[in-house]
Amino acid sequence: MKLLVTGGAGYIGSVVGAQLVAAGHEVVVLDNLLTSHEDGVPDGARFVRASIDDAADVLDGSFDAVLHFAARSLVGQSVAEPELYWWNNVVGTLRLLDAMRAAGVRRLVFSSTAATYGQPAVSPITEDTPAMPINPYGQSKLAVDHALAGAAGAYGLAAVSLRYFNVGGALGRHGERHDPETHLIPNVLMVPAGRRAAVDVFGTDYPTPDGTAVRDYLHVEDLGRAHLLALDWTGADDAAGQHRIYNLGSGTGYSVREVVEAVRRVTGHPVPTTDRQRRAGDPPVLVASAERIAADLGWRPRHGLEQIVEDAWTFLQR
Ligand SMILES: NC(=O)c1ccc[n+]([C@@H]2O[C@H](COP(=O)([O-])OP(=O)(O)OC[C@H]3O[C@@H](n4cnc5c(N)ncnc54)[C@H](O)[C@@H]3O)[C@@H](O)[C@H]2O)c1
Ligand SMILES: O=c1ccn([C@@H]2O[C@H](COP(=O)(O)OP(=O)(O)O[C@H]3O[C@H](CO)[C@H](O)[C@H](O)[C@H]3O)[C@@H](O)[C@H]2O)c(=O)[nH]1
Repeated sequence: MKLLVTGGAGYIGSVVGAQLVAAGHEVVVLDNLLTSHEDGVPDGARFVRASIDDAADVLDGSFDAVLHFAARSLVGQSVAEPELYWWNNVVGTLRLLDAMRAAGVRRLVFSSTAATYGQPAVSPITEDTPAMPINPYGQSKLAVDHALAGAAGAYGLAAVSLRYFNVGGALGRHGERHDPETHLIPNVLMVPAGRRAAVDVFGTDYPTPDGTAVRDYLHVEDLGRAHLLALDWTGADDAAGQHRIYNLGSGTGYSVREVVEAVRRVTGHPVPTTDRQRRAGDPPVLVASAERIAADLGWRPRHGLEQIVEDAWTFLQR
């Protein structure tokens, strides 16, 4: 297939882009390099440096589907500067959807997020758990999920929102290298890498066993496989006019302190920590039930936390 991959120079988009090229697809990356580097574009893909706001300049009827990763995705920034998230994630995506409709491209896989659920009272979280986001990042992604449901019903779009929990790990030369880096695993690894003396632990008074926040970590390679399955589904006979939502997670939660411990085990290096206040917009616990995608598409994660940390460590040392 000929595929438009928005955000394909970024962390997750570059991994999935590489998997799509390896699977034999023709990949065009659309990315404005807002939070990434041109050398992240996967080998074998064509690169167009532009915003999703201008997707209409790129998309034409020769494309079969779009995989939409491009977004701003920092919870703390979204609390401090919410309008950035409405303009980029919501308005930008509406422009992308307009361009798809004009070009007659009717298949979409979208990067949604666990942040759409907010602070749910239940764990693990299923797709039927009410989505009540507690920060503008999650709100912007939920708004797009609703827009996709509407476009599916109205225009025959076949769309999948994949609600990622916390993504980690690397695939070959593609991994996380944000500046500034806010994600836990790469930040902890900065200590054994000799780039920081200690890692901050944001919040030690959460209602969790060790007081630190619990998250469900998923290997980016497993995440990528889910995209290929979702993309296949959008081509099914009955997919046109449907919007599906699937959680992507492992079903297991780890606290911040447990992640730090995993980094100590994998690297064999001491990792001093500094206790800090909670970060604005962070819920205490987010753990996925990914039973729906297992039942519908046969997807199951293959890698655990140890492998995620190992692969992120290998990547950082490259
Ligand atoms: N990393 C995670 O744990 C996680 C979890 C849940 C959801 N997500 C979602 O997955 C997607 C990818 O996340 P990531 O971690 O790879 O982030 P990233 O910042 O590495 O990648 C995002 C990419 O989108 C590009 N981009 C942003 N705005 C753009 C625009 N207007 N036009 C064109 N390109 C634009 C950036 O330059 C970057 O290359 C995002 O939609 C994010 O919300 C990520
Ligand atoms: O240096 C750090 C970095 C993070 N944390 C803590 O570690 C946990 C995980 O934080 P991350 O920044 O790694 O991930 P988030 O859970 O904030 O967010 C990620 O997962 C969300 C869904 O679960 C969203 O989709 C979002 O895009 C993505 O960044 C949080 O409690 C955070 O406060 C620290 O203690 N120290």
